[in-house]
This record gives sequence, structure tokens and C-alpha cells, in this order.
Amino acid sequence: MIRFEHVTKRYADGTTAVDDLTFEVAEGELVTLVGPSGCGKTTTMKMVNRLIEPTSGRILLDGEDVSAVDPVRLRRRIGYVIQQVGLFPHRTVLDNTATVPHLLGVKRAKARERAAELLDLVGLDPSVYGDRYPDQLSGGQRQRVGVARALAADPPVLLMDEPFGAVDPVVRERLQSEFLRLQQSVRKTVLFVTHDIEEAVRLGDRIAVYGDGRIEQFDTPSAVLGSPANEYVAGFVGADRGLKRLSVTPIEEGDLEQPPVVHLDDPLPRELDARWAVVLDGDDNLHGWISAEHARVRTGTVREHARRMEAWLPVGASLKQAFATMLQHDAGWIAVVDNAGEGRFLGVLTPSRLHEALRRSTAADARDVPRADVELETVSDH
Ligand SMILES: Nc1ncnc2c1ncn2[C@@H]1O[C@H](COP(=O)(O)OP(=O)(O)OP(=O)(O)O)[C@@H](O)[C@H]1O
Repeated sequence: MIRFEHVTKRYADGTTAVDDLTFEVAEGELVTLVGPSGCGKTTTMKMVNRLIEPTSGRILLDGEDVSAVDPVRLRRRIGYVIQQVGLFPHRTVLDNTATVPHLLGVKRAKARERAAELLDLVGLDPSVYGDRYPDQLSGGQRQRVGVARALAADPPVLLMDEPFGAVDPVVRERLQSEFLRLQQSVRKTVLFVTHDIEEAVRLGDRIAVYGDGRIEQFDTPSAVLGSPANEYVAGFVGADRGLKRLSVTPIEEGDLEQPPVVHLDDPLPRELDARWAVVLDGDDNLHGWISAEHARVRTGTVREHARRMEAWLPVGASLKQAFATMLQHDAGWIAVVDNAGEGRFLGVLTPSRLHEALRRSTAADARDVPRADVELETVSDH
């Protein structure tokens, strides 16, 4: 979808911002460009929508050389979100979002209707926020309007330059989750610039790790963490890359243990093979848990003695979420449910299974790294 072919950008003062860059972003893929300040990320991005022209090489968008496309026409196909969102201060949130489609000739009423849908999509209720002005919003809300506005013309490509850079870490994490959810439904081709490796790892289908004007490694988050291509990348992703890996490794069904299970209307079990059992309702959905000791000495049905299960997650959630959930609820294990429907119980994740899952993920990517090193790194890091 976006293809860089031997692209170099040398500024008038002789600075080489980008040096012989070749890479490709597939349709519907989210690629994060990550690296320290001044390494050429923004320059790379701005060459796609021709805010900056390359010195040599070419950039193809859907097979078409962008240098041959009229910049105005080009930018209609490319949404652009930047850190200082640049909303029009004297226009309402709804009008800000509707501006681009309106400029493109969509009737005003239709553009506003579409804008309201988009605000909803980014988590802003249009009936609450639509009539506000930008200075009546929080930083995080303004960023959401920025995203909604970039999506308004339904461009196939989105360029995002540190879009969540100006908000505090908590809001930032929430915006990232929302954006990931949004991206699952809109599937845009996205180039996303950040200097934050955590953000790059969390959002990217693939990551381009920049050194000075060059890409040092271009691969999946998991591979970059598991097999850094060189010392520079290893240093950039950090000594805690084993920990970071937690956030990119999903819980899979194969990671789960099957504990004893009882149903709500069963009589209390006298003997259990474990210190506790998981309690399910009639549809095999997760209800709670019961301790073996408790069950042995009481009478009645499971329903009367079951405790609510707070520590649970859907399958596919990250190992980091699993670890955080264990800590939050001081739980020795967490229940894992189907991520569709009512939450059919699938099994439990214990700390040792979590560790195994982490090792599985590490081993899968440890193509060029001696296994002993990888294991040491993983074990010592968590
Ligand atoms: N107009 C310009 N003229 C000269 N040099 C420039 C110009 N714009 C950027 N540069 C230089 O090009 C290099 C790359 O800049 P760029 O903005 O692409 O980096 P970046 O990775 O996006 O950095 P940051 O994370 O700080 O935004 C830097 O050394 C910068 O000083």
C-alpha cells in the first residue's frame, strides 16, 4: 500500500534526515516508526503526503508514485493526525470533524451526521461534546477529535505523528486501547510515529526501529523484542525487553490449566483434587469459585457458597494484563473466558503457565539469539 524505494532526504543545510530508506506497509497494516529525537521519523512521514519532497528515491501509494499526484488530491486519501491537534478554535467539535467532508463536497447535513458517527466511534458522545469548543475539552478528548477528524473523509491511509504524545500516561494508555479497537474495525493503513518503544510495541503490527536516518530493524514487536538485530536495537528496546514482551504476547487456550469445575446447582463437593474449584452456571459461563475447605465443612448447594470471581480476562488479552490482574486482585490464578458472547469458561492461567507462555513466545522469535541468552533474559526480567 505504501512503498518506500531508496528514499533519501537531504535538507538544504546538508543534514541527511533519511538515508536510502526502503520498506513497505501492507494494506490495513499499522507500522510504528520509533527512534530517538531527530532520527528522521517525521521527515519519513511527511514525504508520504508531500509536505516534504525526497531528494532521491520514490514513494508509491497503491502503486502510484506520489510525486506525480497533485498534493491536494493526494491528501484527500491520507488522514493526518499530529500532536498539537490543530483544531479550529472558533468551531464546535462537530463542525471541526465535519470540515473535511464538507470541503470535499459532502452536503453539510450529511457531513455533520457522519461527524457525529465518528465522534461516537472515538468515544465522544456527540450529544454531549458535539457543541463544545476545543478549549472546553481535555487534552485526551482533543486528541480523539483529531482522530475523528482524520477519519472523516474515510481515507485509506492514516499518518499519525506522536498523536498521543501530549497527554498524561494514564490517558495515553486509554487512547491507545481505544485506537487499537477502532483500528480493528476500520483497518486503515497506518504509519504511526512515536519515540516511545512501549507505544510502538503495543500498537504496531510491525515496528521500524530508526537509528540515524536509517531503519535498524523492521519486524513484528515480538521479533524486535526477542531478537534485536544489533546492539543499537537491543539498547533501544531496553534491558527490560522480557517484561515488554508480556504486553505483546496474548493468552492462548493452550496456555490454560483445567481445574476442577462445579456447577451452581450441584451439591457441595466433599472431595476436590485441588484447593479450589471454578463455579460455572448452567451455560458453562464463569460464575465464581469455591474453596475445597469451605465446601467440605458446609452443607447445601454450590450456589449458596460460591464466591464471585473478580480476576478474569478474555482469551487473547495480553500476559501483561494477566499479570496485572493477578496483582490487582492478589490472586494466585485468573480465569480465562471466551472473548465472544457471555463469557464461556475456558480454563485458568496460573503463574507457572504464564511463565511458560512467555517462554513459548520468546522461543518462537529466538531465531538468531542463542537460546541460553534468551532464557536468562526472560527469567531475570520478571
Ligand atoms: N527543515 C529542516 N532543515 C534542516 N534540517 C532539518 C529540517 N527538518 C528536520 N531537520 C533535521 O532532520 C533530522 C530529522 O528530523 P525529523 O524531524 O525527521 O526527526 P524525528 O525523528 O521526527 O525527531 P522528533 O522525534 O524529535 O520529532 C534532524 O536532525 C533535524 O534536525
